[in-house]
Amino acid sequence: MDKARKKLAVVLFNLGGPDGQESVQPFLRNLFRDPAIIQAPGLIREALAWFISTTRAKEAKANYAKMGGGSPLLPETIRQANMLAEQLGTRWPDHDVRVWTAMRYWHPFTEDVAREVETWQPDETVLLPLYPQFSTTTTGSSLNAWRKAGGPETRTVCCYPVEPAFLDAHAALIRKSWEKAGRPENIRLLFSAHGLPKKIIDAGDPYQWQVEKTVEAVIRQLPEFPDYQICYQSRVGPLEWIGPSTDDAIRKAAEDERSILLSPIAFVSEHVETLVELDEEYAEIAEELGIETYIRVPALGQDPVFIESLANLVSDALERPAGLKSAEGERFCPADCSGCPCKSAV
Ligand SMILES: C=CC1=C(C)c2cc3[nH]c(cc4nc(cc5[nH]c(cc1n2)c(C)c5CCC(=O)O)C(CCC(=O)O)=C4C)c(C)c3C=C
Ligand SMILES: [Fe+2]
Ligand SMILES: [Fe+2]
Repeated sequence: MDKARKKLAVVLFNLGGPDGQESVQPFLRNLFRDPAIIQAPGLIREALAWFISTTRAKEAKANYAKMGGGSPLLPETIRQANMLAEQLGTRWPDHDVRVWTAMRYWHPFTEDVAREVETWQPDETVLLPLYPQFSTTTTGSSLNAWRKAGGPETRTVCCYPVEPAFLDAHAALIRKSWEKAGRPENIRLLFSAHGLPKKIIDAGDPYQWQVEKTVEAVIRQLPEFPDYQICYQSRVGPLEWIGPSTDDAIRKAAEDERSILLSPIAFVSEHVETLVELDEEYAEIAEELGIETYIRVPALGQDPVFIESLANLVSDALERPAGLKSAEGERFCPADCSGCPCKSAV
């Protein structure tokens, strides 16, 4: 191999999902034993994780069965990784580029990928979460797992709630979905994001604030939709979650006699929360309430403009002064994202 060529490793972080019915319960257990998800002392958390994963497994298995038994998240993320590798190969022709996928709660586990990347001995390792908005429960948790496993890290993208190509991709997909449905009138545009327990936000997690920043910036490109609302889906457990919930927002739209155009603004791929929760459960609620039109905008997936935005983030990270893990005043990180790792840049 040409010695002058630099090795560039890019690591995409995501949540992961079970690859079959038998892995649903252990996947859920991994999720609930994460201290970033349940803030309880070790043994209590372990017991809760076992209890919640066991009781939740039946319903979760039925949901994954609707998608062929397991989650499509990994194959979809691998397709995104391949497209990104191709783009980066063109942008950085003097680098050997490899893009890895590191999942938090199922294979390929973050800890295993950390060892693989370390063995490859990259000159640069860019950590890139597939969560545009930073949360301690998602990106924060993945970064902790990576660092604990001793994974290499030279540059880290904390978040990109207002990266221009990311915003363009969302706006174009929303407009395209509406046009494809025959431009129905009387639309309320719902931006549905995965929710979080309120106490996590109260403790300084910037996720909700960053979701709002994304929506403000996307809606600026969509003057044809003056009626819009942010709402939060996928509530789990007895705690109070941030709201309004997506199902309440759908009820309100029915009361106000509006049709719905729903964009999954915090997800970048299709999985159980979009294909089952949005396309089946919420579509059914909308139908029962007599909502005339319910259109679900696809997740960004393999949208070329979204892949371009990921490539922009990697290029931007590489062009920062060397040694900076995550830039102070990062270009795509809004200025006051307390709790986000850009605040403790080295
Ligand atoms: C923005 C992304 C996400 C946040 C924030 C998040 C927080 C969070 N999630 C749970 C519990 C569950 N999440 C589950 C699935 C799931 N969650 C995300 C993303 C975020 N989660 C994704 C992409 C997926 C899909 C994975 C897949 O299988 O394809 C699940 C499993 C499904 C189910 O049983 O409903 C659980 C459980 C909590 C508790 C939480 C914050 C505290
Ligand atoms: Fe989740
Ligand atoms: Fe930040």
